[in-house]
Amino acid sequence: MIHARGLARTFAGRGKGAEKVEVKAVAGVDIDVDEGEIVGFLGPNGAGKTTTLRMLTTLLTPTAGTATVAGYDVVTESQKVRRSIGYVSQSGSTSPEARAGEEIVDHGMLYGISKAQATARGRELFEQLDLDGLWTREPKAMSGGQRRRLDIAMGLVHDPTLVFLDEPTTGLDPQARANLWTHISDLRSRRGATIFLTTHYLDEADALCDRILVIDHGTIVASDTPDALKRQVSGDLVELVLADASRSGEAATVLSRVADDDLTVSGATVSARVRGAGHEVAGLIRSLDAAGIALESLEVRRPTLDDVFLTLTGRSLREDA
Ligand SMILES: Nc1ncnc2c1ncn2[C@@H]1O[C@H](COP(=O)(O)OP(=O)(O)OP(=O)(O)O)[C@@H](O)[C@H]1O
Repeated sequence: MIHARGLARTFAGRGKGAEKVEVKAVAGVDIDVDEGEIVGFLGPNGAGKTTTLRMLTTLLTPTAGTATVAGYDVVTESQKVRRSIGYVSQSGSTSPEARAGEEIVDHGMLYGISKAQATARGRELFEQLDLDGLWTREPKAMSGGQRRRLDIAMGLVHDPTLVFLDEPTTGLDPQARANLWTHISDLRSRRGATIFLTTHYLDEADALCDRILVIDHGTIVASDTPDALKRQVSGDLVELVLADASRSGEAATVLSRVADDDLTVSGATVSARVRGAGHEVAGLIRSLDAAGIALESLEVRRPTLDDVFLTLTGRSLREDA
């Protein structure tokens, strides 16, 4: 559905002394997305997510590289690409004063479908996206979650099989976000849609996506399933809290035998990253027992995508977001 090779975009910018500099927003990325996949494009602010999305949706011309989207070249066949995709931008595209239903119908007609078809399709989408009863409501009188779902209905009215969503849940409360995730998953299960979405929320990528591409400074630094990424990059975090803090040095020695990384001692707490900790824990407890070291508690935490990001880029995604 999406195939990009060496796709790049440079902007002319100004340096600190107002001299001309080139900003490499996207430094040559390769992207492949199969039909029916939900792929998350993850990265901190300024990493190049929106610029990549705008090139793939033909809104911005690449300065280098090539891309085909839904089988068409983004530069030489941009009209065909546009007809084949839905794009929901960060800011949305509904005007606050128009009535929601009219907007949807107008938008569908813009894509060349008849008024009757656009109305039928719009009504169906309103029902699927929990917008029942809001057909004549003005977007300015809707909640943030309802407006965002209306944006998505607009992007879907011409029945595209490939949908691009730019930060679909930014600014929504946790309940509205979880609700929108269900609707996005439904797009695939009910309509067989392929979905490419940008986000800086790790939980969102984890909950929704089959595969995650991580972009940093305009370059893709990882591409895999959320689980594989978590497995590859960091072990599980094993945290021991000792009954007697004076034994922490000895406990650290025992833990170090199975630890891969990040061995840390803080008061009565001794922790480390242990790959496949599930298999190591029983032996670890036996060793501690044999040494007469009593535990207050033992916790094993699976790595999060934030740990993955930290390992890949040396900084936390949350710090940037
Ligand atoms: N029109 C432009 N002119 C100059 N620089 C630009 C332009 N658009 C983007 N950039 C720069 O390119 C880089 C990538 O921006 P982009 O908006 O693609 O990042 P992003 O990952 O989508 O960030 P965010 O999460 O904040 O939306 C940034 O350094 C940005 O300042």
